[in-house]
Amino acid sequence: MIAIVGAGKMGEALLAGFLGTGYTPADVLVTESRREHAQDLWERFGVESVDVATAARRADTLVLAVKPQDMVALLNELSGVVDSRHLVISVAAGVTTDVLEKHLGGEVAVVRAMPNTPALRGVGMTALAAGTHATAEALDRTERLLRTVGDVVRVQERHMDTVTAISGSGPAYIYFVAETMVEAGVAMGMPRDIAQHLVSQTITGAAEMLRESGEHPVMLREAVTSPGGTTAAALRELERDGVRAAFTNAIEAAGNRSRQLSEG
Ligand SMILES: NC(=O)C1=CN([C@@H]2O[C@H](COP(=O)(O)OP(=O)(O)OC[C@H]3O[C@@H](n4cnc5c(N)ncnc54)[C@H](OP(=O)(O)O)[C@@H]3O)[C@@H](O)[C@H]2O)C=CC1
Ligand SMILES: O=C(O)[C@@H]1CCC=N1
Repeated sequence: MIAIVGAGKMGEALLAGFLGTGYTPADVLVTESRREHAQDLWERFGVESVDVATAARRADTLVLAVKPQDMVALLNELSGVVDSRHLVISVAAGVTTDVLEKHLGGEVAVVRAMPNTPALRGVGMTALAAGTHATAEALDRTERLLRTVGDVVRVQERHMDTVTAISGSGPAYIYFVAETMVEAGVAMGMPRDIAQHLVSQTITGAAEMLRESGEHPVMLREAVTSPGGTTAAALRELERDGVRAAFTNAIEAAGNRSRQLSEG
């Protein structure tokens, strides 16, 4: 039995992903203290909401999806309730396995994971790093669980802040680009629904080519850029306006914020 502790945006994306890919509502519990949201989750997914102690009693796998700022309080609540029979998977940005282990106490198997919201559609990207008490079997179990909602890579924990900045936050950057493209189309006189269709299929197609070809993106970009053409005109503006530097700074800021969150 799996319990998702914290049924916010990410918790719910994982819940929907698990239920869409083989798990049944009987396999999953959520801890949701807001009555209305618990009722809503019951109506939409058929999953039961319980308190944290009940979740720990009934589930052997706990997926902690509360905000980093709420994590220590939750760990203290779980301390003494979870033990070496449990697998605790935290998806919180910045919260290290050291912090998770310290507050849980004992020899609990802990895995730090960084998924992203496309898990909702089974196309998520998750990176994993194991704590000191997580056996190879615990890590395999975590990987099997998260593979149901997308791709999984294992990384050294020192890379987790970078993972968070790239694939954890990444969907938001793509939506930002998508939003900009749609609104530019609208500003140029196109109906919004057609602009959105053009943009979403273009992003899907470009992503598919990037994934399938394994080529460096610069090669794929060059194939679009006809000499003296429209793409060259657009890219010149992006370079002139410092978009590359702004993007790099943005990703570094996300990584720095993740590191900052680990300081509490
Ligand atoms: N959103 C994303 O794309 C990603 C998020 N994450 C991580 O997932 C975590 C959640 O983020 P996100 O879903 O965006 O945030 P949300 O605020 O949407 O979700 C957090 C949820 O946890 C609930 N909660 C807080 N404390 C407890 C508790 N003690 N017991 C049970 N539930 C509790 C909150 O309830 P209430 O609102 O009532 O306080 C809320 O529903 C964060 O740690 C974030 O770093 C990781 C990868 C991607
Ligand atoms: O914005 C955040 O802090 C979380 C972590 C990665 C994506 N969302």
